[in-house]
This record gives sequence, C-alpha cells and structure tokens, in this order.
Amino acid sequence: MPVSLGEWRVRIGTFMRRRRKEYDYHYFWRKLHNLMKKAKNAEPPKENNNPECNISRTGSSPDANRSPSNTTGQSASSYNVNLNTAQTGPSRDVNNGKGNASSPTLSQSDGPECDVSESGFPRDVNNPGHNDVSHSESSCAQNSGFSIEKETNPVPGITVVTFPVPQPCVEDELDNKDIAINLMSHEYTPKSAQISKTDKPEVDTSESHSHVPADVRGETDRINRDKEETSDSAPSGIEDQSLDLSPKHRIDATNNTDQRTSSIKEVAEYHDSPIYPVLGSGTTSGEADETKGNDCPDMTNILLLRSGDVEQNPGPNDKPGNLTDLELYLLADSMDPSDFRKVGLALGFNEAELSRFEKDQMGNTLYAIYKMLYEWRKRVCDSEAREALVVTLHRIKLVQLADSVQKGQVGDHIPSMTEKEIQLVAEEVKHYLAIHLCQIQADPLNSELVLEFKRIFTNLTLMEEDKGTKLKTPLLYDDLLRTKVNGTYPKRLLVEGEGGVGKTTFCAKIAWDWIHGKAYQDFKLVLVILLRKTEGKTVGEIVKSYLSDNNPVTAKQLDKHIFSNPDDVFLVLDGLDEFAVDLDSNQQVALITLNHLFKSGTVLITSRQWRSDEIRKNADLRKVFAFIAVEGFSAENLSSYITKFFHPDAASSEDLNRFISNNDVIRENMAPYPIYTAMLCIMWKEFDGERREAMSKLQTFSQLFNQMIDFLVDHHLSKHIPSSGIVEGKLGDHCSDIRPHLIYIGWIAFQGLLERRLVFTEEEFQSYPESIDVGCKVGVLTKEKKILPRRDRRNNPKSVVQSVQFPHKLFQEYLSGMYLASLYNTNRNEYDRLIANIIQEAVEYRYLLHFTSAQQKGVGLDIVSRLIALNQKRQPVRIGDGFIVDVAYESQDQAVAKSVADHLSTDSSKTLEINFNMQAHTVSGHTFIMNHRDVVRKV
Ligand SMILES: Nc1ncnc2c1ncn2[C@@H]1O[C@H](COP(=O)(O)OP(=O)(O)OP(=O)(O)O)[C@@H](O)[C@H]1O
Repeated sequence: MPVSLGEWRVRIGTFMRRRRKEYDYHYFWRKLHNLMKKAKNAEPPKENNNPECNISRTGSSPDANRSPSNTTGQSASSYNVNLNTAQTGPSRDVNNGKGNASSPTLSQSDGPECDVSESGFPRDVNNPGHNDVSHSESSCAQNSGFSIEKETNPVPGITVVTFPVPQPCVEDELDNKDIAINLMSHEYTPKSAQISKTDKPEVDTSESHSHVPADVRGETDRINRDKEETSDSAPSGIEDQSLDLSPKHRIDATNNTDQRTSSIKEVAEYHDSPIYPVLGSGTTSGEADETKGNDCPDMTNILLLRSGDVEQNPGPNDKPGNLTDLELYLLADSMDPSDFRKVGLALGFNEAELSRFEKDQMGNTLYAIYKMLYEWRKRVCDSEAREALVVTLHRIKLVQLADSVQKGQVGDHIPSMTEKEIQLVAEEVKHYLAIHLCQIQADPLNSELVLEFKRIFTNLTLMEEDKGTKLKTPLLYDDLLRTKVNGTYPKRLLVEGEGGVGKTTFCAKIAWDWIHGKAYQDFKLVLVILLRKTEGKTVGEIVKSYLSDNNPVTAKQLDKHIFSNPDDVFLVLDGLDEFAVDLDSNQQVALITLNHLFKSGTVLITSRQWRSDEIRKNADLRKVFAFIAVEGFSAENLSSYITKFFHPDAASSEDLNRFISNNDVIRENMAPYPIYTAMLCIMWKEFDGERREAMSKLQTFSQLFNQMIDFLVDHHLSKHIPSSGIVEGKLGDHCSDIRPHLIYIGWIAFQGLLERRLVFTEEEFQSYPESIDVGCKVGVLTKEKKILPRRDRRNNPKSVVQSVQFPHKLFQEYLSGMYLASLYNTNRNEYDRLIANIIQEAVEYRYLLHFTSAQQKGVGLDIVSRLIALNQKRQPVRIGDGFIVDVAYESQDQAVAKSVADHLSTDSSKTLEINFNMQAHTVSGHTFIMNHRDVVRKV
C-alpha cells in the first residue's frame, strides 16, 4: 500500500523516539569530511600474499535456481468443448529413432549446402511457392504454398461431440477474444471507463480498448502535456491513451543531486519492505537476503529519507545494516580486478573455486568478484557478514574498501550526478528513443517505410492475470502501473505475448508517452532497453550509448544514479527471450530481472512465453511480479489499424476489412497479430484481383511468410531485372538465382538463433558477400550504420560500423526454417544432427519448427514424429499435444495430420478438450487433423 506523507511523519516520529543517539548533521558531516580527507591521503595498501582465512564456513547452498524453461503444456484445465475421440485405427508406427540426441550444443561451423541445381526458387520443394513443384513430395508443396489445395478428407469417421457445460459452443465458432471476455471474473469492476477515441492523427476512425468500459475523461485533466503536443491540432488516439499513468502511490522522490550523498540511500533502497511489503518478501532461490528488509536496524534513516524532510546523507552511516546485493555489486565494481584472488582466498575460497567463478563469468572480473562475494555471503550469518568482510579486507590491507564497507559507503568514489546532468541525460535519452524506438516500420520488410509513431500506433488489448486462478481480466493501458497485486502496486511487471503481437511497440508507446509528457511524468528517466542489444553491458553502459559524444557523464555515474534513485527511474526491458545471457549469470540486467538489484525500482519486462517461464516458475519471483498479456489487436483496433494504414484510400481499407471479417482463419489466427496484419495490408495494397483471391486461401503463418517472401522476390526482380532478361514473361530463372542467397542468409539466421543473437556484423556474411546485398535489396535484411562512441574508436579503426539484422525475429526464424529444411535434401546427416538438438529445446524454437515443417512433407513428418517421441519419453521435456497439433497445422500436409491424429488416438487421453486458454491456432489445428480421427460428439 502506498503510504501518505502524513503517515510517514507519524512513523518517523515513532522511530525518532526509539532512537538512541541524537541526530547531529553537522557533527556527522565533519566526521565524514575528515574521513574522506584521511582516506585520500592514505597510502596504497600493501599486498599480502599469504592471507590467513578466519572466516568460518557455515555451509552453502549455492545453486542458482534456474527454472526449467523447456517445458510447456497446453493447459488441460476447464470447460467448454469436449470432443471425445474413440480410437479405431491402429496406432501409427512413428519413427522416433532420430529424436534422441541429447547434446544441447549445436555446431555453428557448418555452412549451408544449397542444392541449387535441383530446383529453382519458386519451383523448389524447399520453397513451397505458388509455382509448380517437380518433386515427389509435391503434395505438401502445393498444400503449403501459394495455391493452397487440400487433399480430400480420407477418413470422415463418426462424429459425436460432447458439450458437457451449460453453454454449448461449436468449435467452428470459437473466438478466442470472445472467450477472453467471457473469462472476465464477475468480480471485475472496471477501474476506469472506456476511452472513446480517434486513434490516429488524420484518419477519422474510432478505436477502442476492447472490453474496456466507460470514460476516463476526468483523468485527462491530470495530463501534463508539453506545449508542442497541446498545440498539435491533429487528433490522435495516442493522446486518448495517454493519461497520466504514473502510479499514484509513488512518493515524490527527493532529488539526489548532492555530490556527497548516495550510499545511505543505496542501502536504504534495499530495506524498504515496510513501503512495499510484497516486494520485500521475495528474492530468488531462497537466498538469504529475503528478510533483511525487515531486520534493518537503521530504519530511521530510511524513513527520514522517504519523508523527504531531511538531507539524504547526513553523515557516515554507523549502522549500515546487513550487506545488500547492491553493495556487493558496487564493491565488486570498486575492487581492483587484480585483487580478485587475494580477496577470494582471504574469504576462504580455494583456487579451484575461484577459477570456476572466473570461468563461469567468461573472464568478466566484475561479475566473477560479485559472484564470489555473493557466494561467500551465503556462507556467513547475515548479521555478521559486514563485520566479517571488513575484518577480512583489513587483514589483506584493502583498507579503503574495508572502511567503505564498514560505513555503508561503497561506491561513494563515483561522483554523483548533478541535477543539471540528470536533466541533460533525460533530454538526450528522449531524443534517442524518439529516433530509434518511436518510429514504426509499418512494412516489416521495407525499412524505408517508417511511419511516425502517432500516425500508425494502434491500441493493443492487454489482459492481467489473476495469479490465484490464472484467469485473465482486461487491463487498461492507463492502469498499467496502478494495478495492485495483493493490495500493493507491483514494482515488477512481466508483459508476455506471442511473436509479433506488439511487445516492442508497446515499449515504444511507453517511451512516447514519457517523451511527450503524457504519462510516467513522476519518473525522471524512462529507460527502454532492447535486451537483444545489451551484450552483457550494464544499464549505465547502455544508457551511455544513448547519449551524445560530448556528454561527460560516465556509465558508472549513470549506474550509480539509477540504482541510488530507484523511484526516479522506470526500467523497460524489452525481449527477455532475446537476451542471450543466462539469468543466473550475475550480469546486471539478469540481477535486475531476478529482483536482486533495483528492487524498489519499477521494472517492466517483455518476453515471449517460453522464456518468461523462468520468472513464472520461480516461486519467489511469482510473488513480486504482475503478469500481463499482450493479446494484439481487438476487432475494433484491427479495423482502426487498417484504416490508418490505407489512409486516405478508404475504399481499400474497407475492402480489406470486409475480406478479413469474411475469412474465419485470417480473422481468428492472423489478424490479432499486428505483424501479420501489417503483412496482409501490404499484400492487399500490392496485389491485384487474382492474387488477392489467393490470399483468401491462406491458412497458416508459414504460408503468409511464404507469400510475403515470394512477393518481395518478384518485386525485387521486377525492379532490378531489365525487361530484356525476362523470357516469355517469366521470372522463374531469376528467382532460382535468389534462392541460394536466401538459404545462405538462413544459415546465418540459424546460427544467430542458436546463440540468441539478432544483430550481426557484415563480416559474418563475408563468405558470401553478395548475399547480404541481395538480402537487403529483397528486404529480408536491413543494414544499420552505427557511429561508434568516441571511447570505442580507440580500439577500432572504423568510426562507423555496419550491423545487419532481420526486419523482425520472425523473419530470422522463417529463413532459418528454410535453411534447416533445405538440409533435409542436401545433407541429411547434418539435418539430423541439428534437428535432434532443436527438438530438445522445442519450446524455445517453436516458430522455427512451425516454419521448418511447412517447407516440405518429409520434414513435417520427421518433425512431428520426433516431437511425439519426445513426448512419449517424457524426458527431459514434455511438450503438450497442442504444440504438436500446431506444428501439424503449419505443415498443412494430410500425411502429417494423420500421423498426429494417430498419436492422439493412441495417447492415454482420448478426450479432446477445447478450453478458453487454447489459442485459435491450436483450435484450427485440431480441426485440421480432425478428419483423421473418429470423433464422438456428445451433446
Ligand atoms: N500497437 C501497434 N500499432 C501499430 N503497429 C504495430 C503495433 N504493434 C506492433 N505493430 C506492428 O507489428 C510489428 C511487430 O511488432 P513488435 O515488434 O512490437 O512485436 P513483438 O511482440 O515485439 O515481436 P517479437 O516477440 O517477435 O519480438 C511492428 O514492427 C509493427 O509494424
């Protein structure tokens, strides 16, 4: 619960009465001043090579508790449709012999082998395009390609469907979004009303938050718009969505600009459980700092600080409390790397243990020291740790460090930022985010079509999970930071969503609102960090890279400022699933994610689901996180997006809207995802009548990608091939010239996925330099010039480096799938080796498996048989049947469907439950394979 200032004053009074000493600021300040002078004059400590270790060990439990991220399960709970399937046919003999490889390490050295001569691009079986396929497995190609033709239903079977619940629902009519509405708890009372709006600058279309009632106009009074925005006469839905979102509980943070101050607040930050009781209760892996917040003996300081009535650092803190994670972190940062072993030995570690710390942290001494200190702290009693560390540091003559630990002043050597510096940093961060984040690439494959944020941004449907029931209720964007979890405003928010549902764009929206003074104004800094680009850097280092060259603030100052002023900073970490680092690595961003650092600061993390399980499955983290799902566009917002996309061509937008509303599969499966809607808009715009007709046959994401890439290749060729080079009006030969490049790019894409890397260097393409060029021209790659910061230029002769990326991770996954499937024909051994490892991590590589299985029948069959085998072994990962059904659906091959149907019929559970949590895609998948099952329909 937020605590009012008045209440703080009462509490402070209580603590003041309990205090033993008189509070004398001048006395303490003089004392600190003298100590600092003394410290400066102190001789450098002499090294002691023979430390004796007196620290007694009390046992350790060092295991970082990394939740298994490799499991998933389609929720088998609940209601609605039961399709009881009776097994009639013999169980299919699935070939699972290849699915047993267990090595998780994938070779990254094997280049692609492109069987170019075998087939041209549009005709190749690996690219189930819209042209003829001269291959024995052509049925799949036809099914998964541009012209989609299904085989006839081989086994119609008996059909009896059960609807055991009061509200019958025919599976054809299942609408996930409606289901979501129905799932609204009846206890749910709208927190605020529907925002009636026109979510676009110029286009006259109304858009609404789906499922969100009534009006919150009254709240708009609180909006502090900047002048520019107020005078902007263009109506924008963004404005409507942009109320003052700052959490109302936040206490006005006292500026921490005094050069002398910081350490008390740093310590205080970690002892603030009375303010956020839920947050204070949780740490990861049962670590020992769990209850420190409540034990803090120096609560007076914290309360005084919180009250805003007093100087933040009234002098040395002679009772700095238990050693905090942040102190350990700053201590590691302050320590000379060459002291690592000396300190480690003195703390009781042996050489082997120290080497392990170094090795685990891959030579990063800061993290190795931190890890060592962290492990050491587990071995000693919490209340004795500070004293023990001080004694040890003194003994090995690290006097300054010992003193700073003793006084709770670790990190004070880094100058605090002045108010002016903080403001300048904020301005430059805003400038950076406005340019680099807040522009939407409306055409995922055309980096030139970048639209201003407010021109195209469209509201997304947000749902909040009730941790007890797992039911989701609608959440207003405006209530993002105002939603209470167990009566408390959460400081950690996990925003989950499928690929392309709009998570990154959602982060951009937060930045946009902060930049334009529409929300989050209680925060001096809103820092959006793309985790795919962090490369093990600290937050300060990342923010430093946002600043201009001549900004003198250092990364360390930024780090210190951020961690010392958690109330002033909103950290938005986008793409946990793209974060290459293990969460138990002790890297700063990982520590923040695990709630070890920046505990009282507000952090929003976005992720695809497979990785967010690392948070969900950790009992301690579950307590502190609020779980929010991004569900993409509602029907209304879809229509609004399309109108904005085609503006001012109202006829086209109406046509596409009509087309989507008449096409169940597209409406249910694709349109809620902004990225697929964007692709549909592009194709609709470019395609003529005949090709538009073909669009209506689209069933799967893979087909949509396939069409998109076909379209891009055609588009590229028509621009770059002189008309004299086109024989009989066909681009076929030229298309086949492009395919090897795409396969090669797919190989690089695949290597990147294995390393969770989405940004590449030009050098990585050096074996096929032409491919990068073709990829950029076609649109499946984008090059970005990056001007190196001045400090990095010393080590790099180039002042500008080129990074190469895919327009979106889903494109990287699609091209990886093309590469992997191509190996099936050209290098089966390599295919077997790679796919065996991928299957072991099936949940992470879900989209890759979808796209790969869609490439050709043999691959689809192979993948589902491996998945089935994996499920049957139940070791180490069990994926749900829904996962396999999804893969079968993407393959659009009847043989694959049959194989999965046989498996489901022989599986122990013969009842198909379609519940509210089931994705529309999975429901379509069940419908797809249903032809091969004998279904008993019970009413
Ligand atoms: N709210 C929105 N308004 C308009 N367009 C959007 C919106 N959200 C997403 N898009 C479009 O969809 C594309 C993909 O969205 P985004 O990158 O945010 O998805 P994501 O959930 O982060 O995907 P992934 O998990 O694969 O990284 C964007 O480039 C943009 O074109």
